[in-house]
Amino acid sequence: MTRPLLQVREVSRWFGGLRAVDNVSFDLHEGEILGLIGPNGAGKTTMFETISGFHRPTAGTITFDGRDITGQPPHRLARMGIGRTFQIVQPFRDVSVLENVVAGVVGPNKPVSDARGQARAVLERVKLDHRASILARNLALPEKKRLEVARALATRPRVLLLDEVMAGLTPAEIDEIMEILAGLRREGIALLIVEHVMRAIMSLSDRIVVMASGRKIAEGVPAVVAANDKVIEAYLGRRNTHAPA
Ligand SMILES: Nc1ncnc2c1ncn2[C@@H]1O[C@H](COP(=O)(O)OP(=O)(O)OP(=O)(O)O)[C@@H](O)[C@H]1O
Repeated sequence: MTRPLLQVREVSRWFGGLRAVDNVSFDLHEGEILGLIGPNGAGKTTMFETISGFHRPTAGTITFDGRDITGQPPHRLARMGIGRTFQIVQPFRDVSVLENVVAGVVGPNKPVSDARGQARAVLERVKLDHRASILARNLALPEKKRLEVARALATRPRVLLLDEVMAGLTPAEIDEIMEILAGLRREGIALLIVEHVMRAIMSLSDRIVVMASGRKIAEGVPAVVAANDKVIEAYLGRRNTHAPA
């Protein structure tokens, strides 16, 4: 296998005495989908925020394309090729869907010729081109989720971090977004997905990392992880409703 695009090495993030992320390591390769799962409070969001630069790790290193990016701020990481979505969808509500994506294509101090054409191409990839001219606030939830992915894609990421983009969607809407994410993998984008929708994560992910109480408790292909005793115990022990099927 090629050198990992993203390497997380012995990363910890503590809040006072609470070890929200405790000595976690994993790799993400080009064109790979890695699922990050675990019961509520496992540390998934904290790990995600640490990789995307919103939290500084208490210890450990994060490398992107062979370069140490530990502690870099989000805007610099975005410019390097690490894109992310937000759990709470937050488009500019009062501008059009297209202009929302144009803002990502252009970015601060980044003039781009034909930004609108590029934004349209991004909207096609998330099957939202037919909604380009309406105000973002008028989109239905599944469309808002796809716009969130489009805004992240507009920055031309090589790694895309997706935070619960399937939450609140119907099974049919989940199928649709799964198809879009599989398409991004075919383009060679590496995806790190934090998600509670087990059906989706199990069928989409090439590999899965499982966290519980801040630690990595398992890693591997979906079928192996789902049968792992520690994983089953971590979910059942917390009476979590999102256990792997
Ligand atoms: N900013 C913060 N300050 C203090 N504690 C925090 C902070 N953010 C998270 N925590 C704590 O860190 C632990 C891990 O939380 P985190 O949100 O990362 O888990 P999670 O796996 O994403 O959970 P969920 O699936 O419920 O979103 C929890 O005990 C949480 O209360």
